[in-house]
Amino acid sequence: MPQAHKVAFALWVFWLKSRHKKQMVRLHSNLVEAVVQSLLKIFAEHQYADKVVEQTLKSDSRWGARDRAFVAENIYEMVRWWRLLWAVYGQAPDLTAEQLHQLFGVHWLLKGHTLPDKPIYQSLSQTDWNARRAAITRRADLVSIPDWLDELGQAEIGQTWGQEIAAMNSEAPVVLRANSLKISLEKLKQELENQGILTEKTTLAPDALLLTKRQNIANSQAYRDGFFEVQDLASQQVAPFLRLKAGMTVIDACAGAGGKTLHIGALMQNKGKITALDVEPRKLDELKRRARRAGLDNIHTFPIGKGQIIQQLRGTADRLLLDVPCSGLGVLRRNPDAKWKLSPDFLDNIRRTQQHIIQEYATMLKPNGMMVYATCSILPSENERQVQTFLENNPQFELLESRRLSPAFDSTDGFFMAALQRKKK
Ligand SMILES: C[S@@+](CC[C@H](N)C(=O)[O-])C[C@H]1O[C@@H](n2cnc3c(N)ncnc32)[C@H](O)[C@@H]1O
Repeated sequence: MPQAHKVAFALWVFWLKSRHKKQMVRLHSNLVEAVVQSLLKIFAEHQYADKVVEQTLKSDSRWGARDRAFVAENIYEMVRWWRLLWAVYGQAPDLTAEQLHQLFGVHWLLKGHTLPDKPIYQSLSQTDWNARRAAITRRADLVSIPDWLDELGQAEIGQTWGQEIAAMNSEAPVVLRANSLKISLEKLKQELENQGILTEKTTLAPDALLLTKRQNIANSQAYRDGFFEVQDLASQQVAPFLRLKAGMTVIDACAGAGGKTLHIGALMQNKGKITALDVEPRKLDELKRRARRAGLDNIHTFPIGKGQIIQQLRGTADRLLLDVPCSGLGVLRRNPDAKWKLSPDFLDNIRRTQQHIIQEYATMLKPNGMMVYATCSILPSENERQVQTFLENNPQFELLESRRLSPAFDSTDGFFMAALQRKKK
């Protein structure tokens, strides 16, 4: 069996075993209906899975924590294994509620549970679904991705693509970043423990804590106090890559809602000047709210609009972060629906945007300034090759260091970061 298939198979067996003890879980039809209706929104109406899950969980205030976990977990699992489930079921996807109830039945049986004796599930009882699952051999079915993506990944990444993409089907841990401006890692760990939230330290990032059990932390006092943010281990490596010093002038040019801006602010001890830019003003509004909670008051936000701001900021930054829009192929563990929404055309466009951003925005650096180009993708065409093209066109820059991270080899999200220095004149 090729390595990728072994990894995919091992993940599947682990997933089955970890759920084996729950064999007698009772199925509540209103919860299954919520899963099916959510899948329709995601696949028929092309809505984002995280938004659909959020809305669905808000839709019934009578649901307890276990009901909510059931709904969220099953939506994500069915989105993640969508292609494999249809392959086992033996049909092309059919987006009707009736077929999705059947598909849920197959999913439930494959998880090792039994189905209630209801007419809707009757036709499923005669088939050995595990045997049908074991007979599937094509990688794109096994790791549950579209054919075009499997071909592209193989062409770009080669030998390790199978392992990379298989590992994207595991569930990502929840990682917190202690806000060093307000609290030490030790104190945060203790504070969370006092609030019933257990965490573990990791050697992979100095401010990181891993949640030992999935639970709602956004309601915790520690979160409201701005003691931590949720941020993956890979993402936590980006701001330190900028080699920041307190007092510097920093531009975060694709700041979004500010995940990395807040980290930059904490590393600079709230000293110096941070300018956060983005093309979407509503994300910057969210950034401002988060900055207030985090205790940062040196962040100024500007929407990019037609780009005049880039001109105005020419030659002003000691450090520049370009956390560019990307395919998101590195974060499929968290956003499994992205693999069904991506297309070759979208990828072509996003690569053009990335090259535009790095070429145009690099002008904001001072001579001798340093920038980091980062993506949450594992594709060389969004990463190393973009940097290479930029360096060919801009001999006044040199590459200092680059790093790739992936779920398969680093147990983090898939990320790429490259540190580039603008040479002195
Ligand atoms: C990967 S996300 C950034 C995530 C953010 N840095 C964080 O850590 O939370 C990329 C961001 O780039 C923004 N973007 C898209 N096109 C852009 C452009 N031409 N210039 C600047 N930002 C852009 C998107 O709105 C999005 O917020």
